[in-house]
Amino acid sequence: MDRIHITGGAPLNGVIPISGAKNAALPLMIASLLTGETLELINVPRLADIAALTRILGNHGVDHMVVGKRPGQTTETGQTIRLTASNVIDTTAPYDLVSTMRASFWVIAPLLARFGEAKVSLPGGCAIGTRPVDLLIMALEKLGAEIEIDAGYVVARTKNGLRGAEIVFPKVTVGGTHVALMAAALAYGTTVIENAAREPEVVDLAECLNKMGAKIRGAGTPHIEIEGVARLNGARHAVLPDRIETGTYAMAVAMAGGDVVLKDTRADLLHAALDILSTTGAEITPVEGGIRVRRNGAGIAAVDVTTDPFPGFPTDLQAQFMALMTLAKGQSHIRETIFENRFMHVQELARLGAKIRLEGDLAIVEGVERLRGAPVMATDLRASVSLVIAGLAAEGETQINRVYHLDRGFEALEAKLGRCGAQIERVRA
Ligand SMILES: CC(=O)N[C@H]1[C@@H](OP(=O)(O)OP(=O)(O)OC[C@H]2O[C@@H](n3ccc(=O)[nH]c3=O)[C@H](O)[C@@H]2O)O[C@H](CO)[C@@H](O)[C@@H]1O
Ligand SMILES: C=C(OP(=O)(O)O)C(=O)O
Repeated sequence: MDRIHITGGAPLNGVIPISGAKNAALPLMIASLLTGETLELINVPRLADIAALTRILGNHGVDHMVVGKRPGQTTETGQTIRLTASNVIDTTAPYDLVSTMRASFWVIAPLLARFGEAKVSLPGGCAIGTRPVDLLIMALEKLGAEIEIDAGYVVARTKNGLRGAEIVFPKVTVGGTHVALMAAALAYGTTVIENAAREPEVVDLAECLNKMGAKIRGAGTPHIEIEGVARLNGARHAVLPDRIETGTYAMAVAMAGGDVVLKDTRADLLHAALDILSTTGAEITPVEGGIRVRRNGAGIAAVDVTTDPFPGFPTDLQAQFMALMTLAKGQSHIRETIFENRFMHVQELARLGAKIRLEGDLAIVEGVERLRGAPVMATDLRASVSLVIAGLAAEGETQINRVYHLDRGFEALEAKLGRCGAQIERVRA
């Protein structure tokens, strides 16, 4: 298995291009199942999760084409893909394909809405908690689906099509909102979603669906209304910038020091995280087409953080922020409210010399003077990248194992950091 070697201590200086968001690209690709016409997606990141979903869609019979590179386009500027689901041959998403990635379960919504049936394996994804799908199933049942669980598969059917309904989510769920949006877009009548997720990726999906002919209002607020239509058409849509990648590199600069422009991204996608970063002492300035992040020799202030659904501080940046706090002056309290088991990075950060104590959903981080490089490994995507950030600031060499987690969500990580002065290389097994 590949490893990443980092020799820490070098500040980061330069420009990092931000890719299209993995968590937007995945539901957008799935939305291609809603129409027989072509959906063209621009700025799709080259990631293992995207490749995995491409295989799943291919298994259903979706035709996938990568549009030729434009002059000057590098491997970090995303790809344009065309997806055409004019000949869906199979409405089953098998275990082997679905078990690696949470989002793949969401194919259940367009398959059910367009073909009246779907059989989808219960999902996998990052090992960060139990991650049930009860609320996704509840939403589909409200829309009139008959659902049973059989041998690890969710089997969904509708005899006379889906019907608009009121869906009230008892807790905010991104996947639940995506599923409800896609299913309701083709349901008969009006659907109202209450307590909808407000994440930018939900807004991106709704905008794309509207380009495809859907009638969705209110995405980005807790109250979304969808007037179902009989059919949807093709469209062209650019995936929004990855706010988690943006925040991750911002935290890397805040920790390792330096001066970096994160380009092709937007500060409004992650205000909560950028505000907190400023409080730690990083200098954050919006610039045209991106964000400039600077930190000079001054120390890192300890700041408390609680993860929350958007617009709050994202759980997908919690591990990276914890890495930063390991070098802060004083004590920081980090509370994880979204997933019950998202502290797998704590014991790995400890290998580098971090002092962190866990009390239920609270991590108490005592800042230390310095971290020292060590071999580490992580069990999920964001935890892995928190170790990269810590490795960049640690003295000596850090070896990160199980790199496939990073490849799920960070496009050209070594190249992007390497060009800013980081000493980072991939050692192929
Ligand atoms: C591919 C993708 O976009 N993944 C993101 C998505 O995951 P995902 O869509 O899986 O996360 P949800 O927003 O659905 O989960 C939020 C909370 O609701 C719970 N829940 C969810 C569904 C359900 O049926 N029942 C239930 O209890 C979950 O266990 C969790 O505690 O949003 C998370 C929260 O921002 C992010 O960390 C993930 O990176
Ligand atoms: C948790 C994540 O992904 P998934 O929902 O696919 O496990 C993530 O992107 O941080």
